[in-house]
Amino acid sequence: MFAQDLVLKQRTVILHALCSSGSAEHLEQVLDILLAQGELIWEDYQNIQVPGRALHRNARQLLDLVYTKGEESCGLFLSALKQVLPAAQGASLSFSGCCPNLENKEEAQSTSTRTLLSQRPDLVCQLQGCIEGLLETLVESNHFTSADCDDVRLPVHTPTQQARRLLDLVRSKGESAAAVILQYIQRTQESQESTSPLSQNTSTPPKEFFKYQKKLISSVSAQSYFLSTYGGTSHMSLDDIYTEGQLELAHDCVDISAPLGLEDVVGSAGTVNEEADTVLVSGEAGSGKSTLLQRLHLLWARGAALQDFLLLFPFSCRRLNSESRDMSVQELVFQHCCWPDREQEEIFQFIVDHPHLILFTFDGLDELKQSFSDEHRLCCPTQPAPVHVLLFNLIQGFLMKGVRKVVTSRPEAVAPLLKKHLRKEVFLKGFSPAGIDIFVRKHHSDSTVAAKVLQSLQTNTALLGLCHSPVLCSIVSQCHKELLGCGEGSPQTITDVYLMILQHFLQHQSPMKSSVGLGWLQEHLKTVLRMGQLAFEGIATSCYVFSGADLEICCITEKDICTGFLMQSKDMSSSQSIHYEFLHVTMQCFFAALYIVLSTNTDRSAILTLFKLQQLKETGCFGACLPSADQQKHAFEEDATAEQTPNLQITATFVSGLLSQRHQSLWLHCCSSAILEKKARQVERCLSKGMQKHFKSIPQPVQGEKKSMHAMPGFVWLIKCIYEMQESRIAKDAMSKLEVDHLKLTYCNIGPVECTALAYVLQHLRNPVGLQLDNNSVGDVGVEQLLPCMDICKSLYLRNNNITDEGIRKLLAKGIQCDNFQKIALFNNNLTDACTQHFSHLLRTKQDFLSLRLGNNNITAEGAKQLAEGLKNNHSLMYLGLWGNKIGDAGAEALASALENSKTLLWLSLVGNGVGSVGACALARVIRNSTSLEELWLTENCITRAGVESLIQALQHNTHVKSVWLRNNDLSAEEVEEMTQQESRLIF
Ligand SMILES: Nc1ncnc2c1ncn2[C@@H]1O[C@H](COP(=O)(O)OP(=O)(O)OP(=O)(O)O)[C@@H](O)[C@H]1O
Repeated sequence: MFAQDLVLKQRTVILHALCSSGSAEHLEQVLDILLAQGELIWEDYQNIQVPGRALHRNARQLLDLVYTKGEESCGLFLSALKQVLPAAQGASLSFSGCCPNLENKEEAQSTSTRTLLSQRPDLVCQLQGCIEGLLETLVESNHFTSADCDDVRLPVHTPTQQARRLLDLVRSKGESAAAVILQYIQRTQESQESTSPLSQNTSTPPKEFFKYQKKLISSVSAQSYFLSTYGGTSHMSLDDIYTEGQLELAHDCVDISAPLGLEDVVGSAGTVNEEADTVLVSGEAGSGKSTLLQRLHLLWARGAALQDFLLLFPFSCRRLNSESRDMSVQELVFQHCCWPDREQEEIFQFIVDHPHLILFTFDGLDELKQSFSDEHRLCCPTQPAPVHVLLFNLIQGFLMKGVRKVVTSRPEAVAPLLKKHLRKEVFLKGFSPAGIDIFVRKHHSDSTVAAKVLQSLQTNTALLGLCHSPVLCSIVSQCHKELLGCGEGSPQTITDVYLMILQHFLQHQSPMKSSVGLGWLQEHLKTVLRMGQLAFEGIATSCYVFSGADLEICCITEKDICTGFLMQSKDMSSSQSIHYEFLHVTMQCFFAALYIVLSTNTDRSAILTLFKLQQLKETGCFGACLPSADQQKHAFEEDATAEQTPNLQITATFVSGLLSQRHQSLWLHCCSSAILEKKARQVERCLSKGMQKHFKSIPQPVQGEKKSMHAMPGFVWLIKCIYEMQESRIAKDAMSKLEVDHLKLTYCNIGPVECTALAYVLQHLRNPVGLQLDNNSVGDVGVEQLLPCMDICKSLYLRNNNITDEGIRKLLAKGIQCDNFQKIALFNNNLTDACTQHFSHLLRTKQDFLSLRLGNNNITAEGAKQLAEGLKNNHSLMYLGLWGNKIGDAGAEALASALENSKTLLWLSLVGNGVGSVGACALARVIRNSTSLEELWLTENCITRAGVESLIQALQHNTHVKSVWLRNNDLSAEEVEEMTQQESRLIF
């Protein structure tokens, strides 16, 4: 067929391919190429790219234009389209054979303006990293005004759009402006070459090295350009949608106060073992680990990050699973990442000789079928071994010592054995509240829609909590129509969100006959069951990549694939046949759960074994396992290792949610309600038994101590399952038997979602508890989620949880009304003076409040004065901790005035507050007058002799005080000696 005919006949398909992602990037790239070839002239371009006009209309304008220009134009257009679209999409357009050679039609002219045009596609890529520098240069050379710069920098522009806008403006400024750009780029390239890691290198790389590097860069760049899991059938460029996630170092690091950036993942911050080469990025399902790696890959390929590494080799553990042959590291690198066309031996030797210039990334260690072990040692990079043995030896540094490796994994799946080989560990904690905002705005080019979505999230904080998980945030954004249309019944649980996307995709399949009410599921039941079977069998055997044969076994049809839940696997080696994966592994878990709930093929024990497996995990044994058919059962027995258990847990959570009473009406015509009832009761029993088991494991308290329970990892999961069921009867039943005084959930990855579930369940406790949530990621949204269980909290420990003044405002507004609430500890959060008025109000209002600890925040003298106002009228507080703030002498003065007549205060800590001798003299009044104080902590406060002397004098009038801590103040050794003699209660 001729190209012109094709453009006409496939018009709809082409339009869909260009516009379905909602991003203008594809269209703009095609325009770049046609401009560079001289096929479009500047006026054509301006007629097509009309600012503010809908993307579809711009695309139609282009199609009309190339069609009227004729056969050659259409050929060039189709060829450009093929270059721009991802391989799979390009192939589906089937227009091979009608694309002419891509040669510039116009005679090359040597003017700079012409060069800018002919190299436009490359320049758009190159300029992204240096827009700011270029703008400065153009302003300095008087080619650009500040208004021009603002125009380029407009926040609505993506980085590629900024580059294009800059090129467009330069064109309008004439030849000398274009020359400035070209000189700038040349200078940048020269300076990059001179600072390149290679220039500091000893041996020269083989001749073919740079060709190989170029090939690798282009392949990594192509692989990472699109976020292909996005929206199933459509693609979105990573540039358009990437939003920074929250990164935290696993080990507290004193030199890092600013938030971690992407490059810090590989950088030196937080290094705990200089000798180790492996960095672990851990994060929950859907927290964005793969996307983070993808971003790093893209930035490296573009020359915008990690430029100390000459070669970057990305590996996916999911794909390594399918490698059954033994192979050497050399084969692994070349066959799985990029094949050198010549001089393979020399290139590999260069890699081996220069390990510090090489970076390996391994995504999804949790998906590898084998658990980490250090049994088989291997040192030779050319010696063949099973792939997992290579991987474990690479991680430990026995193989390719010095090559930096970044590995991602779910936290539950990280074997303790592996931890000792880590250079450092970084946690990826999903989106911050600001991140959610940015993501939603990036997702919706229409700002009114974005605003509506964000507003609806503000009115449903449970859903807002879920959106901290990027995968859920992306689903919620994608289903905005369903979300905005569902009024009261808006989603509360993870299952609700996945049901929303199920409905969204299925109804988009047949929009015309879209069933009203609940019939949509019944209409697509067969598809759901077929996909469910594939998912279920995959989860049972840790299989996440499916061949055409796997699909056939489950009778999956073309139409099923078109629903958008399955996508073609990205694969570096093009020789393999097409494989499929679910959009995201959590989606596979959801389909597996649908299958367990709806299929009549799973036997009665499927649910029991799914839940029992979790309990086996708790006790550390993985024996008998899951589903109905013998073959599946066998698979589970073989493969139910700790690494795959997180996905079984997620599946079980979905099963709980799907069997909740609220969703029973959905299944009405799909399944017998008696069977569903039975399954729901089974889940209930499993959850109840699981809880009992936990409670039984609580040791009896030693005499005089409170009964305390430290939650085991499965506790949070059980609570989340109960929350998914949304039946307070079940929550009540589970909690009625728990008798503890203190519930400890430190370092348990508790974020807003877990807080919602905790509060839902804990509010049913019979007796008040202390709730210790130190070192989690509760944040302000999590704090808000905890409010329903505040009535049952005697004390709340929230150390190191990213809480700000706003969270405190909401927490205390509720806390004041709660009779049981008496203690709070908030060290290491982001609190400032703005929160102290709320504490002041709490102290004034609650005359039974006992303990307030606000250490290591940003409270100054102003905040201390506010607190003092509350303390003046309080007659109950026993413990006040403000260490590591900045209250200074004025703050100490204010607190001393408020506390000097206290009859309850036992313990006061002002460590590290710069109170000085003036502050110490003021605090001496508290010692002199208080009838209750026992311990005063004034370590690290720049106190001199004068200050200590006034404390000594005050102590002469007080027999209650047991110790005054004065370490690390401004005193000489002789002074310390002398004063210890005078007063033995001073501790230096
Ligand atoms: N930084 C980000 N910016 C924009 N979207 C993101 C980001 N991170 C994740 N997403 C969205 O969330 C989805 C899931 O993310 P991703 O696959 O990276 O998570 P993961 O932590 O690797 O999950 P798993 O452990 O289950 O493999 C992505 O497909 C994307 O839609």
